[in-house]
Amino acid sequence: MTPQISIRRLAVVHGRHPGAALRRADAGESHHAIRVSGEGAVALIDVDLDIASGEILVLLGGSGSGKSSLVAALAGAAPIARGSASFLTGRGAFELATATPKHLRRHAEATVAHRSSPVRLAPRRTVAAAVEAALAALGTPRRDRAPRAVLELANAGLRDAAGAPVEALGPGLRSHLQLLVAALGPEPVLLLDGALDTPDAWRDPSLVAALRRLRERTGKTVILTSCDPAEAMRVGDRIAVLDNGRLVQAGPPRELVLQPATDHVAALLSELNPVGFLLAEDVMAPITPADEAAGFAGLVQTGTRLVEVLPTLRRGDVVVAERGRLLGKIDAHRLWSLFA
Ligand SMILES: Nc1ncnc2c1ncn2[C@@H]1O[C@H](COP(=O)(O)OP(=O)(O)OP(=O)(O)O)[C@@H](O)[C@H]1O
Repeated sequence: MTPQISIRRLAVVHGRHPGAALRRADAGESHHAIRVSGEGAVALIDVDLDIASGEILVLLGGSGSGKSSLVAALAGAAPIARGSASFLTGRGAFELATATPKHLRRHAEATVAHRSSPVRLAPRRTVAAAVEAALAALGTPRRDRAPRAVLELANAGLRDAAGAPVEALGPGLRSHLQLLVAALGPEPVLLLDGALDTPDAWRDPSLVAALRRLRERTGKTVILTSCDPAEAMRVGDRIAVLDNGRLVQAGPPRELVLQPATDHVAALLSELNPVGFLLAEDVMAPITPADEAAGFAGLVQTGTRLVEVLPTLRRGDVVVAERGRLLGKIDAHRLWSLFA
């Protein structure tokens, strides 16, 4: 698969002497010491990452880890001090590191929607009028705005809220509306860096489902920032963990939990409830002759989420099968000992 976005050895330095700052970072000096010296803030260094078209990628890291700098770099809005970030477009590869200001502007208009602050919604407007206003700002002809708003609201499951004033929406519906407005443009890449103003908005499963439907419908690639591991696990097809400007691991949520690349990743994810994302085969043990004699309470196929196995597990051991072959069993006692 050819990635839509290819990032190689990317470094972003905020400051006037990026070359000198990078030389010091390469020599092993801490980013803090370099910033104090006045040569610049090394926000990202040696980042390698491929992003597929249509994937939902969460950039996960603490404050100052480099999430916003990476998003801004992809939007052509942060200075690339070294390395490359190239986009596969309809007209071939577009390299950000060597692009002229004119081409960067075109990239920002045509390829990426960079939402780096909460999507603004006039409180007195109705929900439908808010969508129409956003369409007007995108240059949609007047006669097309109302029908398009009706369609977008229906797609987003917001049809019943169309006539309500924005200020009357609860936080859940407000987040749905902000997501809809953020994604209205034609750009194939959506960068969500603080676009929703409700804290913990992504804890609502219906918002995650809305984002996935939006991705299926539009084919957009979505890159979000988060400092909450639980949120990242719920939202991302893949998670890229940043620590102090370095990419420490990128992979699907289960992979990060089951095979953390560093102690930092393991510690970051250690507080998560694994029942939500582990699969039956992740926790199975070998089947013994005694198990076979005693029988099983149920049978599940590989790929079944552990959370779906739990009700059967209350009645006894569950066998895990794949294409007619019995691979192992899950027993409740062993399961609890794994999580103890
Ligand atoms: N415009 C800027 N000028 C100077 N330093 C900056 C600038 N933007 C970011 N930095 C520095 O770059 C580093 C990475 O910041 P960045 O905002 O990318 O991290 P972040 O992970 O998004 O953090 P947060 O979650 O707090 O937004 C930090 O040390 C920050 O202070």
